[in-house]
Parts: sequence; C-alpha cells; structure tokens
Amino acid sequence: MLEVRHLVRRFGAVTAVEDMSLTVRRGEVVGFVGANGSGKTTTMRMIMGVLAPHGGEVLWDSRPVDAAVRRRLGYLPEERGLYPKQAVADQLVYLGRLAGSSRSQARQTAARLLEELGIEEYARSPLESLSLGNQQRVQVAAASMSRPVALVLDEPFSGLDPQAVDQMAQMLRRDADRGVPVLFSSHQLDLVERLCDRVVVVDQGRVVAEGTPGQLRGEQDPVVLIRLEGDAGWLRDEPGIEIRDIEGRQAVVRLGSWTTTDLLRAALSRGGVHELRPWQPSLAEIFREVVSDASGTKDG
Ligand SMILES: Nc1ncnc2c1ncn2[C@@H]1O[C@H](COP(=O)(O)OP(=O)(O)OP(=O)(O)O)[C@@H](O)[C@H]1O
Repeated sequence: MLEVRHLVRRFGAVTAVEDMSLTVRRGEVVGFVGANGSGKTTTMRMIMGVLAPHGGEVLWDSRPVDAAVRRRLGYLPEERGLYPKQAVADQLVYLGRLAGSSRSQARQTAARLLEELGIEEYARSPLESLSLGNQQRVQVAAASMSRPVALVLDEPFSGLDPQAVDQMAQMLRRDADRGVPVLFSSHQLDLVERLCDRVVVVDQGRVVAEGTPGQLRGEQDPVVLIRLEGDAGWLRDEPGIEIRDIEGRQAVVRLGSWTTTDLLRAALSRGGVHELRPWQPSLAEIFREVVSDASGTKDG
C-alpha cells in the first residue's frame, strides 16, 4: 500500500502542496484529478523522491520509502525522459537491467509490454521516429519495466487516440489486478470515471474530495431531471433550487432546500409532468462543484 501523509512543498512564496494525504491500496487504480497547478505533479515527484518534501512523508507498506523501494516504483514523469535517438526496445531492456532483470528477462518483458500496448512493430525504431502518441506508449512501457510494486503515472493518457486509451486502460487494470497499486493524474474525467476504483480530487495543494465515483455522487445534493408538459422556464425564478441545465420543457435541477415532492407539487400546479427521475451527475460536474466549493470556503 502506498501512502502519502501530510506532504508539504513550497517554491519560494508559492505553496504548491499544502497538506496532501492519500492512499493507494493493492489492486486499486486511483485517479488524481485537479485543475492546472493544483499540485499533482509536485506530489508525484515527492512520492518518487525527485523532489524533497518540506513536511510529511511517503510510506510503502507502512514504512517510509527508501531507495530500494523507490527503484521498484514505476514512474511516468511529466517531462518523460527517454532517449530520442535510441531504439525503443534497447531502452526498455536497459531499464529492465537497471532494475535487476537478466538480459533475457528484460527482453521478454519489453516484448510483452510493447505487444500489450500495440506498438511491437516499432521495437527497433528510434523513439523520435514514432508519433507522439506512440512515444507516450513507450514511456508507459518504460515505467513498467522495473516489475514495479506500484505505478505513479503523470498524465499517461494525454495525447493518446481512443484505441491507445483503451489499451493503456486495460494494461493499468491488469497491473492493478496483479496487486500493483496504480496512481495516475488526468484531466480526462470521463476516462477517470470509467477506469478508477477511487478518485482523489485536489485543489490548491490539498485533497478536497475522495471516494469512488459513486460515493462522490452520493455526497452531492440530489439532482433530478424533470420533463414537463409545458415550458420549464419558471424554474429559473424559484429560490432554493439550482438549475443545472434547462432546455424547453426539460430541466436538470439540484434540489438544495427542496424535496422531490416540493418540486413535483410545484410542477403539477403548472401543468402535467412527463418525467421526474434522479439524474447522475458526471464526474466532470462533481469536480466543478467540489473545486468551486473548496475555493469558495478558502476565499470566504
Ligand atoms: N519547480 C518549480 N518552481 C516553482 N514553482 C513550481 C515548480 N513546480 C511547480 N511549481 C508551482 O507549484 C504549483 C503546483 O504545480 P504542479 O505542477 O504540481 O500542478 P499540477 O496539478 O501537476 O498541474 P497540471 O495539471 O497543470 O500539470 C503551481 O503553482 C506551479 O507553478
């Protein structure tokens, strides 16, 4: 189990990470989401020991991570970091050997990873001759060469086409199923929602929400969809509810101080109601909400 406890990191006057705590258990894929500059990369760098924390600690199986454990953490850094001119497979084999594999073991692992990621045909090509998306796949293969005990991936999905996204997602899921905790950052919230067991939402260097996508939804006021016989515009003038979306006869409404019955009664007094049902907000909507709530609390 990978644990981050109360990490702090400043850069001059800027506090990039204020008080970051999170856990990634074996078999779990955890999505790390937050606006630009919210402290995800800085946290990952501290997990990897690339950057020293100003407070807090990183634990592996309840013990502070040391150099030996760090060698076994697979890392996809934001700045990437393979050699553009060297052949893809050679770099992977080199990384495998650095992590203690024999040459033949490393070759086997490299071949398997390239195949899983659908880029085996480029094994002998220099990295720079690949498209950016394919280079990205090689970078992720590189993070997996050390037979990692955990994976820490900074935006592994950025720049990938839908097919590559699926291959990468399957690979991470397979790693997790083998017992490897996976932490990855992403701005693609639909993907995070699809792939993750848990989501950690950060804002201004601290965790503002955490849980399964289902739990995060449960913490919100109920949101309902209502479809009326007539125009739904009157809902805009009702205090105590919040319009999320409104178009013609249909609206998506956050109930706030209203109950579903209040809404039904108000709607029926104005005509027929064709449909009234719970609305599942997307992770993107939840994200907007928790981040704006957290910023509001701070400013106030
Ligand atoms: N080396 C550095 N020197 C100065 N400031 C830094 C440095 N690294 C990060 N920061 C600042 O720390 C804050 C957090 O940055 P960080 O890169 O961790 O955010 P992030 O959540 O990964 O953002 P993004 O989603 O844009 O990658 C930002 O304000 C950033 O400008």
